[in-house]
Amino acid sequence: MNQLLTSDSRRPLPDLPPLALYVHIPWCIRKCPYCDFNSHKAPSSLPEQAYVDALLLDLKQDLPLAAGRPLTSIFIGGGTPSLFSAEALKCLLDGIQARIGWQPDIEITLEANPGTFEQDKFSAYRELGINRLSIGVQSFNSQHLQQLGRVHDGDEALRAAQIARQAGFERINLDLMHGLPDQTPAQAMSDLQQALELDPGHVSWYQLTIEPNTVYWSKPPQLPEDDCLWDIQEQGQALLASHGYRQYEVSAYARDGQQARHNLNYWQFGDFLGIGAGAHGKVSHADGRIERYWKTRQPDDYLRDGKPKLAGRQLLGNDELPFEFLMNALRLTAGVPVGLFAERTGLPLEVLQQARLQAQQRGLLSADPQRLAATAHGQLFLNDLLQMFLGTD
Ligand SMILES: C[S@@+](CC[C@H](N)C(=O)[O-])C[C@H]1O[C@@H](n2cnc3c(N)ncnc32)[C@H](O)[C@@H]1O
Ligand SMILES: C[S@@+](CC[C@H](N)C(=O)[O-])C[C@H]1O[C@@H](n2cnc3c(N)ncnc32)[C@H](O)[C@@H]1O
Ligand code: SF4
Repeated sequence: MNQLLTSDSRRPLPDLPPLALYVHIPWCIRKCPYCDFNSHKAPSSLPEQAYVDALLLDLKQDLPLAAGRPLTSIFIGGGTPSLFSAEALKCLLDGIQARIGWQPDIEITLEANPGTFEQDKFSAYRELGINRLSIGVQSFNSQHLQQLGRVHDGDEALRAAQIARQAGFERINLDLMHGLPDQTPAQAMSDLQQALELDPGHVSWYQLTIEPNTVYWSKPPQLPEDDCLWDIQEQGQALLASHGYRQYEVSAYARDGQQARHNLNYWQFGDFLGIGAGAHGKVSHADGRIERYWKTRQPDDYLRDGKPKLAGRQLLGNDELPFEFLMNALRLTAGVPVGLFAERTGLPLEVLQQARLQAQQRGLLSADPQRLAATAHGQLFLNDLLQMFLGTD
């Protein structure tokens, strides 16, 4: 692992993949008990300008990695980026555009929490060129929202989606979670139904997971039984499909033309720069080297003048690449064309051959010679399927 040399089997990459940019804003009003993302309770006065300055310095330091390529998407995530004023985000976007080109049809997503404080800013965000809003609804059930430690209620979530539309957002994603403490299938369907009534183009429907280093990990809530989770999953998929939302990834459902470009680029093993506290990036070099890197996690450290923002980097070895590629690609319901493997990793498809055959024989991987895709059964056992490709090189 962590090989620093490329071996003979790796070819240079003549066509570098699309390049995206992830920007991390690490603060929230308060920390939710289930959340293990790099988010911290916001100080009473947010150091907006200092943070934007740090982000732009961070980007400047990353520029050699971009090798002059234009950005295809920007995702401003968190934490809660909608805590930031439109002025601060304007300064950020202007600064990004001055340092790195972007494609005319770039997708720019901002994650927003549905509180009233944020809704007032939606119009101004749209005017800045932000053209996709991802709203963290989670549930419309006030009791569940309270249990999840959320600061908004169901009505605010409804209003947020309406205001986003009035502000001119044509690409709206609603994040919802299911499998909530003591949730029944009927309650989960009611959440989905209410989301669908708002007619978003995209729905991310995540099953609640209990992550280490969270309050829920140390004090686990009563989660629904496996049978119940299964019913929720089946009913939810059917409901989304009947409303014209096509599942294209484990948790992502979209109307035609509304798939998230930024996330698709991750799943297709594209490149992305990552700026901001704890952000990570992945870039390919023309000589075939592919590296991952990550930034200082603690906001105070990240903000400290003169301190490098980069916390670590690692070249991906030939033994890691098949797993890394498939860990992303097999999340996609339709998988990817076989040719993408060599195009993105520089490795010949033959390195997958043995594991691919075995996975096909076990019914986990599609037998289609043109695609690398999990079968419906394989989607349910994605971890087992991926394990079969560990150490292939
Ligand atoms: C990192 S959060 C940022 C968005 C925003 N701060 C919010 O919470 O509304 C992105 C999404 O991840 C999902 N998420 C976070 N923790 C999760 C968990 N433990 N299990 C499942 N989904 C989770 C939530 O749906 C959330 O909207
Ligand atoms: C869980 S996803 C939610 C996406 C949303 N469902 C959508 O369709 O737009 C987004 C979260 O993943 C995390 N994330 C994504 N890309 C990242 C990166 N490059 N570095 C660090 N965190 C990242 C951030 O916490 C971000 O809030
Ligand atoms: S608001 Fe979002 S990012 Fe912040 S703690 Fe809650 S789930 Fe995590």
